[in-house]
Amino acid sequence: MFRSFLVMSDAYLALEDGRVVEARGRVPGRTRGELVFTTAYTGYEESLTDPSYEEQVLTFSYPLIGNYGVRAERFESDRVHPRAAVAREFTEEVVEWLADEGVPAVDHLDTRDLVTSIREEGAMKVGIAVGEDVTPEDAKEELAQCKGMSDHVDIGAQVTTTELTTFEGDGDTTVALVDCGAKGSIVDSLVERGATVHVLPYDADAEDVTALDPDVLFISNGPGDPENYTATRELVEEFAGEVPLAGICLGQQIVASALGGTTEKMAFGHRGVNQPVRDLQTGKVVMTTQNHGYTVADPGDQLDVTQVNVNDDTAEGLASEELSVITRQYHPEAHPGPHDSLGFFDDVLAMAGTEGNERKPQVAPSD
Ligand SMILES: NC(=O)CC[C@H](N)C(=O)O
Repeated sequence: MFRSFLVMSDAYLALEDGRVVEARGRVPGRTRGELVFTTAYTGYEESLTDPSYEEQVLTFSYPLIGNYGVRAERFESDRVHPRAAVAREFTEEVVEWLADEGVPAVDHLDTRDLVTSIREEGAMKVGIAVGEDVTPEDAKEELAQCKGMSDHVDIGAQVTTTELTTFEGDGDTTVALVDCGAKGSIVDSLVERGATVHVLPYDADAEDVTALDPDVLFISNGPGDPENYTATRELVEEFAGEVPLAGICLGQQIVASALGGTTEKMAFGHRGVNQPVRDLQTGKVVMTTQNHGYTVADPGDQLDVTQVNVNDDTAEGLASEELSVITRQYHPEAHPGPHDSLGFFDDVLAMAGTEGNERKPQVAPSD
């Protein structure tokens, strides 16, 4: 439904490469962040509420965003995380949602050109100014104040739970999930399989974890540079070999970094729902959901690469049989995206060695 308070306004995006792009303002405000793009054609509610997009400006390469509405049950967290949203065309419903959330939005610009620039020049800083009287200078001022992703040294504090929260499952496995910005679907995927999940702050210490006596220590996804998560890395160092370890996305990067590996920033990262991943043991390729800008460059001596990205050979899965570790760079929990790799959660619970964790068929849960 058209709401007349949504006055169209001017919008400027000042890019790190020196260009200023004009757009139609949909939600006013001034902001800045790392300009990234996702190729996902559905799942805008899930993407916009994924905490891993904190401090980024999310461009949708799919041209029409919002065509099946906005429903809170599809949210992955309790707020929108990107600093701003960019698309060729947003529907009124998405604009109203972003306005309620105070997140600037722009459309009616050539997003193909923007995506091509990011692919050629890499993820870049952007300053954005949206409003009735804004000028290109306002956007440039925002750009001048924009920090690089790795300079957000305590970004985990912006997205983590501040207190221990427990989600009860009806099985025997206890998971300690370190919340570096966890998507709700990770918790759901574990609880649906019977696990009781204790969600801990990102800076939890060894005592906090020991008090829960978990069967698995699970490191979540989250925003920013994995090297900045010092406390979380220390937890992994402390418990490796003592408690089975799992990780998703940032979680994989932190686990690798803690166990002697290295991470690095990619040129423009992987963001979308059709990234092909090959399992090195079975040779099978599955389509996966991804959202990351860093990657594990070297897994170190203790971890094996078990899965790779078909497009660029980057590490998509790591494991250590000896230490009981399995991690994924992609998002097995989907939301958005394909459910082909939900079996990861069965593997994690099987690794815990507790009773009643039979492998479940990898079918889409009914909504
Ligand atoms: N989804 C995530 O966990 C993202 C991980 C990390 N912040 C990256 O960009 O690589």
